[in-house]
Amino acid sequence: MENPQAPKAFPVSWDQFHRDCRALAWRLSGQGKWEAIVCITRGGLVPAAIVARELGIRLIETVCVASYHDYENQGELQVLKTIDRKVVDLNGGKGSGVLVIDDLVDTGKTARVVREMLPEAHFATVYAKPMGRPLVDTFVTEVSQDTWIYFPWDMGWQFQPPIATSTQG
Ligand SMILES: O=P(O)(O)OC[C@H]1O[C@H](OP(=O)(O)OP(=O)(O)O)[C@H](O)[C@@H]1O
Ligand SMILES: Nc1nc2[nH]cnc2c(=O)[nH]1
Ligand SMILES: [Mg+2]
Repeated sequence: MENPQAPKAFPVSWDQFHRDCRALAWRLSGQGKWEAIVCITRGGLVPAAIVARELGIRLIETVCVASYHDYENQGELQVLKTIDRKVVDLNGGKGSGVLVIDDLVDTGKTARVVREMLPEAHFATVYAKPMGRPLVDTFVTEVSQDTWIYFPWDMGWQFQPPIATSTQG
């Protein structure tokens, strides 16, 4: 590799993402029953929809967190919307019976902030990187810390030059 520091790309298609979300739902289905999902927007919206459908959960709440303001660079974490009291207060107010869903955990900063809000909730992501992995109860696929995951909603079709032209000369 030219630059060993360069992030590895892990592009995910819609089909693959749907399959991975279903795999997450299968893993979760063996671990109990949840009354509500709290999805961490925006990345958690699509996996939360798929898991909610598979597990028959209809009470869905959001917590709105933003920290990567330009791609691949984490800035200051902002909580734009907290969790509705009705969901926080379920089963004693600490998150018991609540499933928190995000697309991925990277450094773990986002997960840590949401865990403080609901310490007893079950935290699930589709993908996990090593730094954030200890903060997640259930995930599907681990990728290395120097990998950047490209989600289908961030990508579009593009012409690919033949391999032979890029290796010439
Ligand atoms: O473990 P961390 O280092 O905190 O990174 C993980 C978070 O980063 C991304 O969200 P982002 O803040 O980019 O916002 P988005 O979901 O709206 O894309 C991703 O969806 C996770 O929520
Ligand atoms: N799309 C995307 N967002 C992230 N936010 C933190 N890490 C990642 C990543 O690997 N991919
Ligand atoms: Mg996010």
